[in-house]
Amino acid sequence: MDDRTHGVTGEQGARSVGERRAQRRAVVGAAVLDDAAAPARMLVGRRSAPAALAGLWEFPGGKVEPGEGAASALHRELAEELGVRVRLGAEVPAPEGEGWPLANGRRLHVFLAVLADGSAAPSPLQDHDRLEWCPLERAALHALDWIPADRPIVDALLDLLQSGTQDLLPGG
Ligand SMILES: Nc1nc2c([nH]c(=O)n2[C@H]2C[C@H](O)[C@@H](COP(=O)(O)OP(=O)(O)OP(=O)(O)O)O2)c(=O)[nH]1
Repeated sequence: MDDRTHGVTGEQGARSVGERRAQRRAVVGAAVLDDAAAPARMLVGRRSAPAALAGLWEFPGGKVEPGEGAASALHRELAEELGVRVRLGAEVPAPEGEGWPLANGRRLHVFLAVLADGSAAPSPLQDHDRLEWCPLERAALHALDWIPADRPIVDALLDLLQSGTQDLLPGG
C-alpha cells in the first residue's frame, strides 16, 4: 500500500489528530481565593451554557485567544464574566505538565488568584447563573456538581494549599 495514494498511515493520522488537538485553543481558569495569606473560601461559578454544561460548577475563565498569553486571557475572561480585577499567582500543576486534560481535547490551566485592591465584587455577568464563595474544605468542594474534568484539579488545588500560600500568591 502506498501512502501517496491512500493518504496518511495510521501513525501519521494519529500524529495529525494530536497536532490538531494541540492547536485547539487552551483554556484558562482561576481559583480565586478570598485571602492571599489565609484563604478560607474559593469562588466557584455555575455554568448557564451550553446546555451540556449548564448547571455544572467550574473555575471561572475561558479560551485563550490566538496570540494571547494565558495571564492576559484570564484577566480578560474574569473581567468579562465576573467584572473583577485579580492578582494572579501560581498555576495548579497538572501531572503531565501542559495543563489538565478536558473532555473536548483542550487543556485547562488553572491559576491561583485573589481579587485586586479596589476590584468590584464578583457578579455573574456572563456564562454563569450562580457564583459562590465555597469553603476550601474537601467535603464542601466535593459536594458541588463540577464539570467532571475539574474534580482532579480541585483535589490537586487542596493538596497544593495544604502547606500554605507562601510563594504561591502575591501577599501569601
Ligand atoms: N472556564 C472553564 N472551562 C472549563 C472548565 N472545565 C472544563 O471542562 N471547561 C471547558 C468548558 C468549555 O468547553 C471550555 C471553555 O470554554 P468557555 O465557553 O468557558 O470559553 P469562552 O468563555 O472563551 O467562550 P467562547 O469563546 O467559546 O464563546 O472548557 C473550567 O473549570 N473552567
